[in-house]
Amino acid sequence: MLTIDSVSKTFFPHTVNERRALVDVNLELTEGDFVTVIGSNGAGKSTLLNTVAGRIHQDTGVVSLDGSDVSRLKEHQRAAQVGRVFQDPMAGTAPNLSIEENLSLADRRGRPRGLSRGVTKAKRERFAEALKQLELGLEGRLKTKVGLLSGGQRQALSLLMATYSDPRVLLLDEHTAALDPQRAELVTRLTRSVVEDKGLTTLMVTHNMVQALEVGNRLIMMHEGRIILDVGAEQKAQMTPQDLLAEFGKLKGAVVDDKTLLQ
Ligand SMILES: Nc1ncnc2c1ncn2[C@@H]1O[C@H](COP(=O)(O)OP(=O)(O)OP(=O)(O)O)[C@@H](O)[C@H]1O
Repeated sequence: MLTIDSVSKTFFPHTVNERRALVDVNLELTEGDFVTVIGSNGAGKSTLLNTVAGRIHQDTGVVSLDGSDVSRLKEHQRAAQVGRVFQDPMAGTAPNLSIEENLSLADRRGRPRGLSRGVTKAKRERFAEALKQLELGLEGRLKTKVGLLSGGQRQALSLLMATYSDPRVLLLDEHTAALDPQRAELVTRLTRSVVEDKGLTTLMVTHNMVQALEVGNRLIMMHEGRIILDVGAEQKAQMTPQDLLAEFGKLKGAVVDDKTLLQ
């Protein structure tokens, strides 16, 4: 369903700053796969997500969605197929627009321009219904400017917006990392439920080893631009965070984030 075939990306090639961010990466996700992605600093995790989203174009290799090569499509051309939530709660929403205006943008994502911008009564009801699932009381605050929401509320809304139009692939880039533990737990719970309800094919980058093991049906570990470990649901269920840290320990030159070690 999502196929990453021999994808490589080098930043600043042939200079002193050369960085091989992805080295001949192969990854195939089947419909409904929920893959957690871990790795040392600079391993290539964000670059991998960026090549799927079209924010970065790989030097060689092919990214395909549902069998069609999307490698040449720009980010906005993949927007209807790819939903994304970033670490920064400010990144996924427009602070000066109200909750309903933000959801209206999510609703129109990937559709032709020129459609009515107005929020009809029917739409408003659908938005309120969707917001109810977040259990944050936002369904009663449709006219509130998003900039007034807390980080956790904004991130929950970002998740709702990224998944509102049923993307083919959902990309989560450390989307709970900037939240306090309670809010992170809430957003993780919402993530599991929306991914399950909609059967979304998902790639989730995390530094949290516990989260990486508890969430999803598959886990990959990256190091120096390569996927060096790929475990399925059964094996993942047997693993502990210590096992993952031991895997990191085997890697030469792996710099593991403090956040990872603290989990
Ligand atoms: N836009 C860019 N320009 C230049 N170099 C980049 C760019 N994006 C990433 N890199 C480099 O590519 C390598 C992989 O970076 P990437 O951000 O994908 O790693 P990561 O696994 O997401 O790391 P982290 O966990 O630290 O966020 C690093 O050496 C990084 O410095």
